[in-house]
Amino acid sequence: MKLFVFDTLFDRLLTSLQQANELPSTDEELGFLSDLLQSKELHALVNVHNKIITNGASDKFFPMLSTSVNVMYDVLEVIAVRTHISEDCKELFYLLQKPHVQGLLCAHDAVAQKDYYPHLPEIPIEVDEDEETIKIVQLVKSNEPLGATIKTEETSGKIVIARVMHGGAADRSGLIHVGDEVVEVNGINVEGKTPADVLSILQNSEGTITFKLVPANGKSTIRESRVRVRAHFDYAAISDPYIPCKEAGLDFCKGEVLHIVSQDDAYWWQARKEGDRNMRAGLIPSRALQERRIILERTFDKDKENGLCSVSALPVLSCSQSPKSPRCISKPKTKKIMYDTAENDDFDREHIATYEEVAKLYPRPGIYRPIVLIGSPGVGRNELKRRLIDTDPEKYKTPIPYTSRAMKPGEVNGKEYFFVTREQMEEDIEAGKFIEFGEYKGNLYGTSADSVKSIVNSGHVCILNPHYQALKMLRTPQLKPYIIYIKPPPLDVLKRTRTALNAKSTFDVNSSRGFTDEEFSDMIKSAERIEFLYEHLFDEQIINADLALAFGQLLASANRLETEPLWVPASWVQ
Ligand SMILES: Nc1ncnc2c1ncn2[C@@H]1O[C@H](COP(=O)(O)OP(=O)(O)OP(=O)(O)O)[C@@H](O)[C@H]1O
Repeated sequence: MKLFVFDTLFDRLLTSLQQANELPSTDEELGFLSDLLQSKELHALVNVHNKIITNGASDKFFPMLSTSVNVMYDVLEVIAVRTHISEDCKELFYLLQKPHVQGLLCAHDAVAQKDYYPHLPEIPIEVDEDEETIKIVQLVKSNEPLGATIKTEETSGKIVIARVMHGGAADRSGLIHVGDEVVEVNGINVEGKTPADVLSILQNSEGTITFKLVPANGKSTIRESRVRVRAHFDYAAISDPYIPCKEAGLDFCKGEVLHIVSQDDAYWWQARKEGDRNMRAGLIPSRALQERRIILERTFDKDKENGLCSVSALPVLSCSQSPKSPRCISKPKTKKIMYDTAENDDFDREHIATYEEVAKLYPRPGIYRPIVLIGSPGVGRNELKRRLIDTDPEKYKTPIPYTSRAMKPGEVNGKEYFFVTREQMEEDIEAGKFIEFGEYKGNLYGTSADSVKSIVNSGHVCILNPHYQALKMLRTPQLKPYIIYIKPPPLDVLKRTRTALNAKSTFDVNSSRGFTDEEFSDMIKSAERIEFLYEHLFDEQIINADLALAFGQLLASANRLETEPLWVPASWVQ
């Protein structure tokens, strides 16, 4: 095989160019040619070309045979009746039947036979002399979407590439860029046509699609952002009337972590599901767009109450609001406390939960994230907490509450409670030192943030079940709590499971009776309200139907916290 060493040919060409004064060319043309011949890019290409040619010439890259699949079948036939002869024979017999081995041999033969699909037709090159730079791109139509959108440019009326989806067919081709003008599709001039016309040309075409494009000015580099977010709403592109291209949409559910690969467009981000092996990105509404929709929806909801809106204008958003649950009435246990702030909890939902930027937090030996159990009164948080502590009381600790009440005979300061004066406690509450506090029978009770910190700092796992209002103070970068929502099962299951285990009502002062039907219903209503207000802060949800199962899930989560990296707000790991 003859190898062309282009570098030396270039040198000769360059030398002769310098002597080419008699050629009927302008200085500009000669200059252009000379620059081209000396350009780094061209030399790099030539290097690649030379390497391929040199390697191609080497024997080691030639296949020994191109029909290995046939050989495999022959071998299988021969040894099928001889597997008893030796273990090796048997092993080979099974090995050759494995789909992966057969697939490998198949691929080998296809490469050996140079049986590459698809076979692209010759590119038609009919470019006018005075035509500007044109690129002709051929793509093979498949089930996969093209991964690009087009639009009519407002000023010029030209059809241009509006968006290229990360990892999609157009992006992978490396040939189609945002801003490229579409001149022809499959030989059909698209001048004066609408994007819908172009779409129908594409839909009706078969085999290959040929685009004639005028490249956009300047290079558009697609660099993937590293941002990950947790979605706080469900999204289905099919029911979104505003998405530029429904097929390009990415559906997701509340709680899923998304990798935002591009935020270039103010309204439509490109994203992939974290861990999804499908490399193609999809369109999702940007934070700004989603916030706008929520505001619109809230306005709509208010108007709807006044009979002002028609349903067809409503953007879809799922959230459920339950009637305000009755305030928690105290019983003579310090954990039952009335919250002065409880009336204000609508405030929390004012914060528009769309996406939260997250990052992975790796477990650190000896520093454990506090486990916070949130749920409606009576749902079983104490029971679950108690069971977890029982598994290893040296490891799991719960903060000792403070009280302003007088110490009773037999009580020890720092055992059941820390006993402090009312003045001291009021001062500390005022200074924001308590994550929760309340008053019962004229005495103050509360849990201080410092007690949580000291459990964490002493290398123990802090487990606590505060009132949901405490979340605001607990969810800080310093404490990094893992928040588990304990959810009641549906009413019939709730009643059945509690009756079966003879559960005691936490609304009864003496804990001497079971829950009433009304208390069960209140538990569910209260749960709905907690979900509405705080769902976006939960790391996990455990449905407390069967107690043993729910506890098993809690124990597994506690173990996972110590061993696995988990998603947390990005600001916690910076
Ligand atoms: N899954 C379950 N099945 C049956 N009984 C349960 C279950 N979970 C908890 N219980 C029982 O329900 C009662 C109330 O549970 P617990 O005291 O843990 O509620 P709580 O959520 O801590 O309530 P509060 O917040 O009002 O103190 C207890 O008797 C407990 O044993």
